[in-house]
Amino acid sequence: MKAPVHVAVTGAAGQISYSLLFRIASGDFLGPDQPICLHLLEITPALGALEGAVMELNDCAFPLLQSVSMSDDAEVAFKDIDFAFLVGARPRGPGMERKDLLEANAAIFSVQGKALNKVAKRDVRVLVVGNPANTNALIAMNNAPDLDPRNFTAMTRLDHNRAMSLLAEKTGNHNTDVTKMTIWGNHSATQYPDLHNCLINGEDALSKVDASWYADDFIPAVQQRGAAIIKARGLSSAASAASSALDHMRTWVQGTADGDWVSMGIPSDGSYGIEEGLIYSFPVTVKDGDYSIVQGLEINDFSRERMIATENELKEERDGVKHLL
Ligand SMILES: NC(=O)C1=CN([C@@H]2O[C@H](COP(=O)(O)OP(=O)(O)OC[C@H]3O[C@@H](n4cnc5c(N)ncnc54)[C@H](O)[C@@H]3O)[C@@H](O)[C@H]2O)C=CC1
Ligand SMILES: O=C([O-])CC(=O)C(=O)O
Repeated sequence: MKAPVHVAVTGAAGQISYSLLFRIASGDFLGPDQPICLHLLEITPALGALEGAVMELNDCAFPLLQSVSMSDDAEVAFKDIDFAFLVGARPRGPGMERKDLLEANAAIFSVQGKALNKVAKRDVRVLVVGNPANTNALIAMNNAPDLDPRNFTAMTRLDHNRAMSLLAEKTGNHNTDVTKMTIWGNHSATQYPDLHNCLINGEDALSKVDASWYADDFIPAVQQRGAAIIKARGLSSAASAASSALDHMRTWVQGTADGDWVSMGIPSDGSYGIEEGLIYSFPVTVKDGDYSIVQGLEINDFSRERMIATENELKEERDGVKHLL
C-alpha cells in the first residue's frame, strides 16, 4: 500500500467542500490506490457544521480515507501537508464582480501563506480556489518566501472546462474531441478564452465556428458563466468548482495528455510579455509533476489586446493589496 498523502482543504464546511471532500476521499483525486489523510480548516463558528460533514465522511466508510483532522488554526491544519486546496473565502452574490471580494478575502490568504511557509512540506502544492483566486494566490505566494513560488497556483480550470464544453456543444461534438483550449489571464470577466490554437478532432476549431459567434457569444459566455450560475442557482458554482479543482491538482501530479495542454493560473515568468510575478493563467503542459508554459504560440492583435486587458486588471488588483505582499 502507498504511503498516505496529506491533503488540506480550507473552507471545509462550505458548499464547494461539500462536494470536494467526498470526491478526494473516494479516490477521484489520485486514484483508487492512494490513501488520503484529510486536514480540514474552518473558522471557529463553522466548526460545528464541519463536524457534521466529518460525520458524513466517516459514514461513507471510504477505504482510502486514513484520517480526518479539523482545526481553526492554519498552522495546525497545514502541518506537513502535501497539497492545499485553499477554498475558504467569501463567495460573491448577484451583481458583484469577484474583485469586490478582495477586501473581505485578501487577509485570509496572507495568514494562510505565512502558515504554509512555516509548517507545510517544502514541496507542498497549493491551489487557490477562493476568489479573487489569482490575486489571493499572489498574496499567499508572497507571504511564503521560503517556498518555491511555482508551487502557488490559481484555478482557471473551471473556465477551461466550461470553454471546452460550450465549444463542443456548439459544434455538435463531445468535450473529449476538443484539445488545446486556452484561458489567458484572470479568473474574472476579463479572462480571455482563446480558440486560435484550439482543435476539434485535430482540426482548427476557429474554422468550425463563425467569427462573430466566437467574439460576441463564446468569449462573453465563458467570461460570464460564473455569474450565470449564480443567477440560476442563487449560489455560486460548487460541484463544478470542486470537480475542476480535482482536475487541476490531478493534472499537476499526473501530467497532461500527449498533444494537449491545460490552463493554470501560475506566476508569470515573463512569457508572452506578461509581467513577471503576476499570477496569470497560461496554457501549460505538465510532465513529472512539473508544469511548463507552452511557448511559441502566435499571438495576433485580437488576442494581444485581450491578454493585455486581463493583465492590466491583475496589476490593478495587485496594487490594491500592496500592503499584504
Ligand atoms: N476559482 C474558481 O473557479 C471558483 C472560485 N469560487 C470561490 O470559492 C470560494 C468558496 O466558495 P463556496 O464554497 O461556495 O463558499 P461558502 O461560503 O459555501 O464556503 C466558504 C467557507 O469558507 C469558510 N472560511 C471563511 N474564512 C475562512 C478562513 N479564514 N479559513 C478557513 N475557512 C474559512 C467559511 O466559514 C465557509 O464555510 C468563494 O470565494 C467562491 O467565490 C467558487 C467557484 C469557482
Ligand atoms: O462566479 C463566481 O463568483 C464563482 C466562480 O468563480 C465561478 O463560478 O467561476
